[in-house]
Amino acid sequence: MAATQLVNPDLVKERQNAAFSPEHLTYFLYGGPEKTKRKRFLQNLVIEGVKKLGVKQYATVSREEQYEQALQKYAYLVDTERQLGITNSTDKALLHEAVFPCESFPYILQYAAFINPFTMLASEEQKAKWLPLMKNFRLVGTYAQTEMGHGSFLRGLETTATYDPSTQEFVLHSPTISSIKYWPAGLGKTANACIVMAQLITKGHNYGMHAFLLQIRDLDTHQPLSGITVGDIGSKFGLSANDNGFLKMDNVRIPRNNMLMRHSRVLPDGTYIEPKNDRLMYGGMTSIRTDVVGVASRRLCIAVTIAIRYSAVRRQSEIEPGAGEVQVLDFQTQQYRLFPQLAAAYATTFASTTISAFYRTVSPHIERGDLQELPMLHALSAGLKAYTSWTCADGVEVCRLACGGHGYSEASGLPKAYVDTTAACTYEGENYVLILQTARYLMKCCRMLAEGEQVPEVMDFLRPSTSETSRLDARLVMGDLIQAFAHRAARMTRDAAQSMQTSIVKGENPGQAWNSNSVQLVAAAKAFTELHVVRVFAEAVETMRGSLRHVMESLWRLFAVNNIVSSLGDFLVDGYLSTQQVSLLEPAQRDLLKELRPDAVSLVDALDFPDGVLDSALGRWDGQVYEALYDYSLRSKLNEKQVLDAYLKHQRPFMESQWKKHAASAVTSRL
Ligand SMILES: CCCCCCCCCCCCCCCCCCCCCC(=O)SCCNC(=O)CCNC(=O)[C@H](O)C(C)(C)COP(=O)(O)OP(=O)(O)OC[C@H]1O[C@@H](n2cnc3c(N)ncnc32)[C@H](O)[C@@H]1OP(=O)(O)O
Ligand SMILES: Cc1cc2nc3c(=O)[nH]c(=O)nc-3n(C[C@H](O)[C@H](O)[C@H](O)COP(=O)(O)OP(=O)(O)OC[C@H]3O[C@@H](n4cnc5c(N)ncnc54)[C@H](O)[C@@H]3O)c2cc1C
Repeated sequence: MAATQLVNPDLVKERQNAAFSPEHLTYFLYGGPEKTKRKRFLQNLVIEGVKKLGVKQYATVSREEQYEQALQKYAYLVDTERQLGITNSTDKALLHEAVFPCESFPYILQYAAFINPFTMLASEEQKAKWLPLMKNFRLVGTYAQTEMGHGSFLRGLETTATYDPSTQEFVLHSPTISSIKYWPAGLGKTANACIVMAQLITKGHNYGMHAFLLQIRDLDTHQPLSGITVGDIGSKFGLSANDNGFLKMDNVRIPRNNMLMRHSRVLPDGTYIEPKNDRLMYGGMTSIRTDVVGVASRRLCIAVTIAIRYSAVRRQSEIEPGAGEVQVLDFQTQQYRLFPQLAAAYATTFASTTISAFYRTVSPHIERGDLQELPMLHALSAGLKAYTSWTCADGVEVCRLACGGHGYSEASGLPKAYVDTTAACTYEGENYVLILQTARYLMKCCRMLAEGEQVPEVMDFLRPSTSETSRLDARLVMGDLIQAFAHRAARMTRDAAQSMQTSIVKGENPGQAWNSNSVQLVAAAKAFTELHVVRVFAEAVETMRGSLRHVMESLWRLFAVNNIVSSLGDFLVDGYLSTQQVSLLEPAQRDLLKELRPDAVSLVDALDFPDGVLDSALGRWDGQVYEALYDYSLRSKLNEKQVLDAYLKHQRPFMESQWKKHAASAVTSRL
């Protein structure tokens, strides 16, 4: 930040009072001083670059303008990446974040869900032929899986790809209105190709969902090709700059070789060759789910930065009558709302780092055909995607409400962050549907343990424990807190397995038993995922030292205690925690709020978001919030003219009709 920048004195004081060095925490988060320096260089470079493009602030323009600006900004981004020779995914993610702060953009799936699943599902020859076209944007694509009638239940997809051996082509067809592809990002106006997921039919047999590469628009005129009806689905709750689209295929013929044939194949005569494992078809979704953990967590980090900085600047009301107005961050209720979000922001950040690392470790094994770790990766990525998007969407909304009236203004940046984060609860697998996949894995592990089989190390918590009561005391030892989460997850998983068994004994079939116990199964899977998050956060903290370790341990404790307090029943029901132990928790929570108060601003500063990424009048580093808010309002489109045409067209005639009707006082232009 510029040393000469005029900074709000309350923020100056907050920064002087911190007990730790936020810079050290920033280094920890971004991989050291050099990488932090690079992060800052890259983000500041493109923030300045975007300013020069002359684009207007997101919140002040229409949907059509947002779309157009997003195309303009993306072209600039790719140009910059090429000029700088950037190829690694961290640098790319940082640049994206700075150019599209909490904003979607039409090409969002080009890599995440076009090139990546293509790479996983295509044969070597197919990759050689098409990847260069994709990487050079000759083909702009998306992932067209969801249909109007089916999103979660993929076996229910209706789009067909029927093989015609006489021409060696597949015929892609949308047989019903409910089979129209609906929602794919960038499909409406931007993509000229897509991966279509369709039921593969050959020799009269349906082999289930498979992936096909389909060109939908002419590569030069961009007009839809024959048999293709395609368009934008219309305005949504958010993600306005994205043209989520619909696609209807009317007996569209594509060459046999457009079926992605790495795992399964159709020979020229129509013979079907099976994949080693039909779950490999779902690989693309697993990859995005791990990314979504990161996306959601970054949104909460942004929201909490905005809300805590603003709460340090905002003065309202007195605590002691006559002693002057206080920073709203001094109210215990404000700390009680915001500090758990701060803790969750860090917890989900570490969860994101570890699931990405796990994905990177496991995917080469899967590539080689070793599928041993696939079930664990699926269970963990599905659970974390659900847990993190829920936690972060709820957390962003808490931050928004904690900013009072100004949190309701788009100028705060918080509505934009919220609509973006809550979308992640639905896309890439509706959260309940996904967390039930985690539960399915838990049930499987219970069965394996009962049969004396080995389970992965992370599932060891399911082994019967010797201790049925907790050792937790006023010191809140980390190990005791973690043990409480482990005990809860194990108990809830075993209870859910037992309930399933009881349902089956009562005569329910496995599907009915699953449904009758699904609320319990979801709770168990959430408990397991929370245990995982608590653990990875603790592991990160344990590598820290000195004052940083001290403050981060307190933040970790707040995360742990807050989560226990908010689902106390889970810990009390079998007597694992005694009422005496529970009585320690709420006072401890209040003490932690007090302890963290002096470090709160520095803890959000350490997240190191430049103002360009926060895009918020309230969260600015310099705390000059009122100037920024006023400036934002002056730029409102409604203020472009003093008297709007709408006044002459509707307001004045309406007012005249009213005063004439009631034969009111003489017409006057001034009171
Ligand atoms: C410093 C850094 C700073 C920056 C950091 C920032 C970093 C990031 C920056 C990067 C930017 C990126 C931006 C991204 C933005 C995204 C945009 C939006 C994209 C939205 C795209 C979409 O929205 S796209 C559509 C997604 N639509 C679904 O998601 C459907 C859900 N629905 C199903 O997914 C199936 O329908 C469902 C339920 C499994 C049942 O499927 P089913 O009926 O076949 O399955 P069953 O339940 O019977 O299960 C049968 C057996 O399959 C097993 N299994 C199932 N799935 C498996 C799997 N994936 N892998 C392995 N195994 C799997 C299961 O575990 C069973 O195994 P077993 O039998 O052994 O128990
Ligand atoms: C912003 C956004 C972007 C998207 N982008 C894409 C994209 O690029 N490509 C693409 O193909 N799709 C995309 N989608 C679609 C998205 O993947 C689906 O909406 C999502 O998978 C949920 O499916 P659904 O809409 O059919 O919900 P439904 O399955 O109809 O869900 C409705 C309700 O039923 C419940 N339910 C359904 N099945 C079960 C079950 N088995 N057990 C318990 N409860 C169940 C759900 O929990 C939910 O509460 C996008 C969606 C959004 C909102």
